[in-house]
This record gives sequence, structure tokens and C-alpha cells, in this order.
Amino acid sequence: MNQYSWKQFLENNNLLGTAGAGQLKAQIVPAQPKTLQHLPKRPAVDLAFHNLTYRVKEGNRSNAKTILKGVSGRLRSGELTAIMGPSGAGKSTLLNILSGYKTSSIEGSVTMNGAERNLSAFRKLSAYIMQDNQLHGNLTVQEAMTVATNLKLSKKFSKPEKHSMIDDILLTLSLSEHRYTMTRNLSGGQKKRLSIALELVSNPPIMFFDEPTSGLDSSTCFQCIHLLKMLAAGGRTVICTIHQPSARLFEMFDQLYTLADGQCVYQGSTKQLVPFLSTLNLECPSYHNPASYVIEVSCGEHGDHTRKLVDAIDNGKRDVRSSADYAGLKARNDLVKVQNLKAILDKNDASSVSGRKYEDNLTLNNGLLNGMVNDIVKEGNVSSALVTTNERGDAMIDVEKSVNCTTALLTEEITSPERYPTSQFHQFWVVLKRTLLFSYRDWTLMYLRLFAHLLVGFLIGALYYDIGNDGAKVLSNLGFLFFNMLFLMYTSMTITILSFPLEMPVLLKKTLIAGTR
Ligand SMILES: Nc1ncnc2c1ncn2[C@@H]1O[C@H](COP(=O)(O)OP(=O)(O)OP(=O)(O)O)[C@@H](O)[C@H]1O
Repeated sequence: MNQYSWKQFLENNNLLGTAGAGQLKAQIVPAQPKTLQHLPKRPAVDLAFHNLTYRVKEGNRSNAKTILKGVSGRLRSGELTAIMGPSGAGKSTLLNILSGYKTSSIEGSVTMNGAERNLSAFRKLSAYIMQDNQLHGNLTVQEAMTVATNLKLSKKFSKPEKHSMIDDILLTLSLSEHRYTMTRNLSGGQKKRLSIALELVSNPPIMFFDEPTSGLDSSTCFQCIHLLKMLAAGGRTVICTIHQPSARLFEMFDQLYTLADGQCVYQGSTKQLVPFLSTLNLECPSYHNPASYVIEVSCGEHGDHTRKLVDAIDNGKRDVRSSADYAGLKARNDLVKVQNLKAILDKNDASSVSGRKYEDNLTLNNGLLNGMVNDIVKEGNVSSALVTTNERGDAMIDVEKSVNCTTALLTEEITSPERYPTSQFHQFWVVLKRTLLFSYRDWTLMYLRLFAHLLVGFLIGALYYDIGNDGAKVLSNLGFLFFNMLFLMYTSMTITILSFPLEMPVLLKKTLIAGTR
């Protein structure tokens, strides 16, 4: 290769650095981190709950069982939060209430960015990824993603935009090379990633995961939690329930919310768990997994300390990180944030503000995670703005722009009269095409149906042969029409009717919730 073509090559591959005339100086530019640039902008959402109590009636008896006992807490955007606790502590119940899956028999309040939660707007802003992946086995990864984009994105997104969005998500979640694999053939970890990918299409700022690591080996567990961490670093509020993670996994969580017997026994960063317990004379032995230790304490293996812990943390009203009392949390709003930032700017230089804000979030230094930060409109933009500009005035303009953008997006989401991003006819058409593809690919069902229709066609043909020409057989004509109608209706409904008692209530609930998202 001559000098000219080398230069061309280096320029094309972004390897050329600055050098004197006639000199070539190669500079290795690190690979660009994976990003989710094509996703629609969504506002960042901080979630808080106050004095949540959940009671259920036990059987026919009039006495109620209290599952959650006045718990409070706060889940911040840009953080990965783990809800932990012994079996039966109320983790799934809390997750179901926070995700809006459970709505009745609840006392207390849930707030979004300090304002009372509007459930239908909240459902549009959140995604709930269940333990068992709800995937259609007869679709390829690419097809599943195409259906998701066609259902979840409004018509203002063109086809090429949707395609590049799918490419972007699949690349970020390392599913690109499996795009033509049937979802039923994916491994457990890949299925989990696809479930996340399908939800990422609408870029929800809040994501709930029920036991995302169940059934995965330790390496896949790590990858899964790393992915959740990456999503959180992109500005989302990521909350998951988890059963006793390994010490390595435990360290990856930003925040821990621990329940014992329906009460909050710890809320704060994972790093502060051991020092917090030691202030209450609960010493976690060296080389012992803190996650296991806090579960043992919550279970009462080291004596009954639940009351002491609940009081220390005020049943979730306090956070170990800030020792903040959340009684006044409702008053918190974006304008207050701007005023606080202004005050801080007057006292400190820009870098210290940014440093303090993210002092716990070590992984933001990771190049991969940094690349993800800007995909949700959030106040995180504020700190990056502060780092990159020295001029205080410019920084404040950026702060206000960012906060205004967040507030505007949130208001738009809440006040938007449209329940679904696409028309009902469009949804019907997408689902019809998907169903035809299922039927075409499910050969057993296709053959069975074809065989049944041919057989019944012959039988009916033989029974009612030539009846139309005989005026005395009016009743037989009627019977023929009636039988035909029944057959056509019931053969298509048989599967649904047979599975109705078991699956229909669950399916209906899921469809209702998914429909509003
Ligand atoms: N509808 C209900 N009726 C009666 N009891 C219920 C009901 N729902 C939940 N419970 C009880 O509430 C408690 C908490 O249940 P939940 O599923 O939230 O626990 P969990 O912490 O998620 O447990 P696990 O880790 O075993 O999944 C359990 O004792 C459960 O039996």
C-alpha cells in the first residue's frame, strides 16, 4: 500500500492523529461504546412510595392478613435497585404494587417525581419483565422486534427509523447474530435479553424485573445484571427482586431495599449495608456475603432484630445514604432542583458538583456505561454539562434546558389523550399478520385444522347432498346452515375455550396492562 492509500485507510478508519507535514502519526481511537441512540426520548422518573399497606382477606374468614406494613421508600432514576428479603417477606407484592399490576386493597401513596402517580401515564412509562419470559416461540428475534416496534411506536417513525432502532437495540443487547433464530430456540439468558429488548422499543424510563436471574448460570446472571446496570446508567429507574445474589452480583447494585415480614429493614447503598448493620451490633463476618448475612438477619437466624432495624430505618422513610426523611419528598420538584444547583454552583466549582452527585456510582467511569448515559432525558445531563463547560452561565442554561425538557416530556406523557401510540385498526392488522405467521409455522395445528375441515366437509356434503333442490327440505337447509356456522365458529374458538378457565384471567389482565403501556 503506498503512502497515499495508507493515509486514506487511516482517515477512513479514524486512526489518523495530528502530525507535521509529510508525517503520518497513527492514533488508536477506542471502539465506540454500544449506545441506544435511536430510542425515543423519555423523561427520567424518580419513584417514591409512602406508608404502603397491603391487606388480603384470608379465605372466607373476615380477618385480613397484612402483607405490607406501612413501608416507604424511594427509587431513583439512574440507579439499579434490588429488592431483597426472605421468602414470603412481600417482595413480589411490593413490585406488583409499584409496577401498577396490583391496584386494589392498597393504602398509602406512590409518587412520580414528587407528584401523585397517574396510573395510566405510569403504565406508558414503565415496563414489567416477568420471571417467565412471555415470548412467541414461532417468531424469530427480528420478527418479534418488528411486531413490537409496529405496535409500540407511533406512525411518525418511518420504516428505516424502526429498522435502525431494532439494529441498535439488538446490537446493544448482543442479539444481532441471533436475529434469525426462532425465539423458542434461544438460551435462557438470550430469552431474558429478548424480553428486555422488546420492552426497550418504547424506551421506558422505569423498568421492573421479577427475579431476572432465576434459572440462569452464574456467568449469565452476571451478564444479565450487567445489562440492567447499563440500562440504569442510561438514566432509567431499574428495580428488580432478587434472591440472595452472590457477593460479586450484590456489589453491582446501586441501591438495596430489604424487606422482612412486610417491613423495610434496610434502604441505602449496598456498600453501606455492612457499616449500617455494625452500628446496630450486627457484625457481618469477614469473607461472608453481605447479601446472605442481611437475609439471615431478616430471617431471625441471629436473633430477633427486625424491630430494631425497622426503627433505625423508620420503615423505609430514611435512606442510609443521606439519612433523609422522605416526609417532605412530595414537595420536591424540578424547579427546586434548579435552585439547589444554582446555590451549589455559587459555592463550588463544577467538577465537585458532578463528583458528589455520582460518588457512589463507580461504574459510570466505565466507558461502556458512559456511552449509555444520554439515552434518557434526565438531570444526569446536568452533571455532564457542568463538567464540559467552564462558563457558569452556559452551565445554568443547560441545567434549565434539561429540566424543562424533562418536565415537558413528563407533562406530555401524562396529559396525552392517546391511549395507544397506534390506531386500533393498525394493531388489528399487525396482530392478524402475526397470527397468520404462527398458524403457517405451526404445522401440527395447520394439518389438524386442514384435516378436520376436509373431513367435516365430506361428512356434511354426504349428509345434506342435493337438499337445495328439494322444496320439502327447508328445515334441513336451515340445519345445514346452522351446523356450518357452529362448526366454523367453534373450530376457531376451541383452543381458547379449552384453555379459558386456566389462562384467560391471567391473559386478560396482562393484555390490559400491556395495552396501556
Ligand atoms: N392473595 C393472597 N392471599 C393470601 N396471602 C397472600 C396473597 N398474596 C400474597 N400472600 C402472602 O403474602 C406473603 C408475601 O408474598 P410475596 O409473594 O410478596 O412474597 P415474596 O417475598 O415475593 O416471596 P418469594 O421470595 O418466596 O417469592 C406470603 O406469605 C404470601 O403467602
